[in-house]
Amino acid sequence: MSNFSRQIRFSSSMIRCLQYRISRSFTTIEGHRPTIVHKQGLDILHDPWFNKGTAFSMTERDRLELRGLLPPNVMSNEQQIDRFMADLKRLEVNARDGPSDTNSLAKWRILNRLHDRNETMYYKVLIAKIEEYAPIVYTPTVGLVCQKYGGLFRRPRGMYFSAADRGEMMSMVYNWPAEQVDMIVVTDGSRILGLGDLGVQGIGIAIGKLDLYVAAAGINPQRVLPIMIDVGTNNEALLKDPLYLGLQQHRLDGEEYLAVIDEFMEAVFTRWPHVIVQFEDFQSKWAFKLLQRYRNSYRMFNDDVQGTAGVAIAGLLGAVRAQGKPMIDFPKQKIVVAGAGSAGIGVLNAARKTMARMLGNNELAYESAGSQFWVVDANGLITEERENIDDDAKPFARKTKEMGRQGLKEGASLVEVVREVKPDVLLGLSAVGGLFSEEVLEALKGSTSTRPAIFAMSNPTTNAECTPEEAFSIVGENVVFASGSPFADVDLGNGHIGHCNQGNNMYLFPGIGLGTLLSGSRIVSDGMLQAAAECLAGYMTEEEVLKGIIYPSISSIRDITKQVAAAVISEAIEEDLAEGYREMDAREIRKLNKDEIISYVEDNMWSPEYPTLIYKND
Ligand SMILES: NC(=O)C1=CN([C@@H]2O[C@H](COP(=O)(O)OP(=O)(O)OC[C@H]3O[C@@H](n4cnc5c(N)ncnc54)[C@H](O)[C@@H]3O)[C@@H](O)[C@H]2O)C=CC1
Ligand SMILES: CC(=O)C(=O)O
Ligand SMILES: [Mg+2]
Repeated sequence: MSNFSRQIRFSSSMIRCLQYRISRSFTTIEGHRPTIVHKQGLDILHDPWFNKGTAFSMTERDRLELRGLLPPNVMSNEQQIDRFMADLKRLEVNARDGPSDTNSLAKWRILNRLHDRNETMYYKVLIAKIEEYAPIVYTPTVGLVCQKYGGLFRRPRGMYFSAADRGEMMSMVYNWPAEQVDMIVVTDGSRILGLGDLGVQGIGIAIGKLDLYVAAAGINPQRVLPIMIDVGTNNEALLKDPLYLGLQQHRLDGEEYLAVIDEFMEAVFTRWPHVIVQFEDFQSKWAFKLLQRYRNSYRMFNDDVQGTAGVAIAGLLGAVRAQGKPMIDFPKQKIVVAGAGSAGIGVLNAARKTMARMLGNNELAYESAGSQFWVVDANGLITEERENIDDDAKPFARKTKEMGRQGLKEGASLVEVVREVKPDVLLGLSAVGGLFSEEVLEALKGSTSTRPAIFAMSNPTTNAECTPEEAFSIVGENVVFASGSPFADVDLGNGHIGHCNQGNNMYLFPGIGLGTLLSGSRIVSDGMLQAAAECLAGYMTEEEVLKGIIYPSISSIRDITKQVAAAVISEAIEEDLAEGYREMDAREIRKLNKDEIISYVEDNMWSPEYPTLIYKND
């Protein structure tokens, strides 16, 4: 694609998203099809995929031999939810699990029990109250859940492949009951949010991400599969814990590690050739290597590297617009990034490419874009003088010569860098809570921007580089603020609100997965990821960004995901990658216009409605 057409497409895909947002509402047909089941009686009541609990009608109770197994009053779905919510609200007041976050953990337990009993109702509650419960099933509470997983574990969910299963994975994969799996989220537990190596307990993050796939993307919950690959742990506390559920050995490394992941990939793609595998929370050391190893041969992507990058780009472009400038001014922004791990480097690469595209998409543009970034890691500012510099960070090392001019040197502290650079944007993906200290934020007051932006993107809440209160009170009421985990908006007095945006990859990964699935593309291309990011960037109206609202509310996540999926499909078609999905074959999908693509996405989004169940004995 030429630079010119890329530029045009850049803005037209944003406008498209905005138009869809205004003009469409969604309907779905998935829920109206009857479902054939091969079990009856108690077996149905104990199966969360089919169970409707007290909502089974009398005719269904007869048909499925449920008469007498349930209390006689047939409840509507609304009554069921009212009863559940009354219980949830009462228990959350009484439950006390420990000194911190007692209510959120209690809520997670109650929701998890519902998930075990009746999946349809679970997702109905989650979708209806996504703003309230995303922070429970996802960040921040999911972090606490992973930390305490040993004690919380009751019924298994998902699959576990371990280093002890080498040579067996190809047959093990057939132990999963679903014939079709659309989406796998896999982790090796080595870097769960910003909480480090949690070993086998990291399965919680795969479960949480897939909850969003169902709630936001409408992936059928019977076709999602959370997976934990247990190659050991280097967490000494877990290695010593007699109650730890995983392998008590140090992590495999090198070729041994790769052999396990290779075997896993071969096994899942053999059984489900069309599945999409999202890699989640792999330590940076392996995140990039595995992405390079698999991305051209399997339908996979790394959410921390690629999903985060897209969300950050959308937010960075929003921050430019919030200054009252056109997006094309993005290449002039000075950006300080704290953190050079999988997430930080992913964002840096994508931001540099986006700037380069805007500057003409040639080598010179790419070089020049590189000079807009200053990267600080645990050892301070990264320059050419850094010894044993990581290959992925190398392209962002500052040149020694110009550092002298700027009064900075190798290893300069974050506060020194902010003081000298006077950046437009300070972005944290360091996993260090409070890194944007008072001193750093004071230094940011010297920013040359009329409206500096602070992205405290590390998770969970305690790892946020600063809070919105700190940002607004120290740097000024005019700042644009985003955090990885949710915070409440800040009341600035006199009717002014300091908006706290949630800059989290949850706004993109569900749409990337859904769009890839429905396009039938064999890979997740850079263009598809770029289209997703552009769509999110274009989702916000001018009025919103000028108020400092650069990301949408989570309450519209289902709509955003639909738009993002449509943008991904359009790009897959444009790149000639779309092979179609189910009855929509490669030829048909290419004929779809923009509105038809949106309808196609809508029609394939699962909604939590009880289907009519028909019993068949075979
Ligand atoms: N908001 C979002 O959507 C996402 C947020 N994240 C968060 O980003 C964080 C980092 O994730 P990864 O990059 O995978 O982790 P990582 O462990 O690979 O990287 C952390 C980086 O921070 C640097 N660092 C450590 N101490 C520092 C300090 N004092 N000053 C400056 N830099 C310092 C390290 O040197 C390293 O480069 C995690 O908290 C994670 O939850 C990750 C993905 C998405
Ligand atoms: C949000 C996310 O993927 C992370 O913090 O790792
Ligand atoms: Mg992650």
